[in-house]
Amino acid sequence: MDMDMEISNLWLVIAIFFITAVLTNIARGRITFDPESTKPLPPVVNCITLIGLLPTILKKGIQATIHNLYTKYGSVFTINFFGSKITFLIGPEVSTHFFQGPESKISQGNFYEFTVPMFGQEVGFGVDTATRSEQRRFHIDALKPSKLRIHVKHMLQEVEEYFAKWGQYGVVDLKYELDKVLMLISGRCLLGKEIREKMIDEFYTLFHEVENGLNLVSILFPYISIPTNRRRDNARIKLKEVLSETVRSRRSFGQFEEDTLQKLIDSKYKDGRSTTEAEVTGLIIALVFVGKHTSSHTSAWTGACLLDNAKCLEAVIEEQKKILAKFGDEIDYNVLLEMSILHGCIKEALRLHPTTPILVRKTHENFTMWTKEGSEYTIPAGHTLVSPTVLNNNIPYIYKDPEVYDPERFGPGREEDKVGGKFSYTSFSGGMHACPGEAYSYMQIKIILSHLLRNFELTLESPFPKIERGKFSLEPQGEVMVSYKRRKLLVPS
Ligand code: HEM
Repeated sequence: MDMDMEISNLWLVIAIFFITAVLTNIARGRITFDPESTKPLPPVVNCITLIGLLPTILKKGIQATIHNLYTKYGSVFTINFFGSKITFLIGPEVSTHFFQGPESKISQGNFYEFTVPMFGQEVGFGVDTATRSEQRRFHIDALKPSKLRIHVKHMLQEVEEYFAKWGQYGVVDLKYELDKVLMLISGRCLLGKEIREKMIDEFYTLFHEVENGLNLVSILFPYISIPTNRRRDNARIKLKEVLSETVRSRRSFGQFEEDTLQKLIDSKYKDGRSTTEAEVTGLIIALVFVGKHTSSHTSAWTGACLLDNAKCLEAVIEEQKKILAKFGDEIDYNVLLEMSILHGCIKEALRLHPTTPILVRKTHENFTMWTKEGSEYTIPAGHTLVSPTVLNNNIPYIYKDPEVYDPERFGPGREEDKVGGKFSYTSFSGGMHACPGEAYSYMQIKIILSHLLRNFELTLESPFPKIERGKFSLEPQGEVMVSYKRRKLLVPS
């Protein structure tokens, strides 16, 4: 992985969480330790050690530095950052508490509070834990694989219409093109036909202003009056108006549509209460937000990895030929499930380029745990827990030659992600907060990429992308220029 990128991106992400952790501790007083605990605390990396590590950080990058600490201290260690205790849990053996601990003991804390002005006070981190967990259920229900079949035809239609506009041959920025088509898919499948047909561009212009709330200053100080925050707030008010109007209209005319917006409109709390217009608005904006950049970056990385790797490209093309021979041109949900080689290629791109490089939680009660190395530690209440996906996905005793793009590692006979244990592959998180959009995102990415593979001969014209600096998510840097020539895949006789 590119070292310069690591410094800028991971510093940004870690800085956000470290500073949030420090501010939280200042606000809440001293961290409480369990006086009765008889188990030792994890090894501590103090500020002096951290300062000593600065040359390594600057020279080799933050990922390499955490890797060094992991080699030196083992799978569990605590960084003491000006009084804030940040405990790293690295590898599947020590990740169970992180992913499966009950919300009352280990939660997402207030790390995501910056999303409140983006999605509204009525949802997510703007509401109490019980309501939030019901709203999480609405998302999970709306994105259940059984509810996704209906989207295939809409996704296919968007993809076919979009790429029909390409010429016989040409050169495009694949990253831009994928982002655009994904935006149209979300418009149709998540937001619904009213927005898709009448105001998709306007929606995304406003949405982009809301998305800009994801910068360092706005994350740390979501409510201060700076131009980005004001633009974000104005845009959200307008989005709320538009979406509320759609919800109101559907409810008053008893109209039913096959989209995710409808599922949220029809969701009910345990006490029988229906979702309000403001709640539906916030929940759908949150879905578009979490779903858009993740799928966009993942599809661009997959495209670049495939076009940079002749063997993998040939394998996915051969798979498409076999599927065409078996099912003809028609693609439905079951045909998508047959695309296991393409699935592995997407999964492998995401292993190397996770969209969320680190996951963070807060402990509210002491707990004890065994490390991979055989030590037992107490992790005290108040610690910030970090599960670094970028490291978890690259552990050499789990993933053979982890730096190599090798989709076959997930295939029969190897299944490295399973052999390593439940939490070996955490690009979609796991346990309590596992991404409910995983099946949806594979579906849309497979529909786009299989269409491209079947209808175009593609060549990567720009160098293999580096990772964009200073962004929260690990996205490909700059343009990913690709030349294309129309073709029809020949089906083997
Ligand atoms: C390649 C695509 C995607 C990746 C890599 C991804 C990754 C993730 C990760 C890592 C988390 C968990 C964060 C944490 O544990 O703190 C998450 C949560 C979530 N994702 Fe995704 N995601 C993707 C696509 C989507 C899509 C398309 C949707 C919806 C349409 C979606 C909806 C959600 C929701 C609602 C949550 C919050 C779950 C919760 O807090 O319980 N994701 N995603």
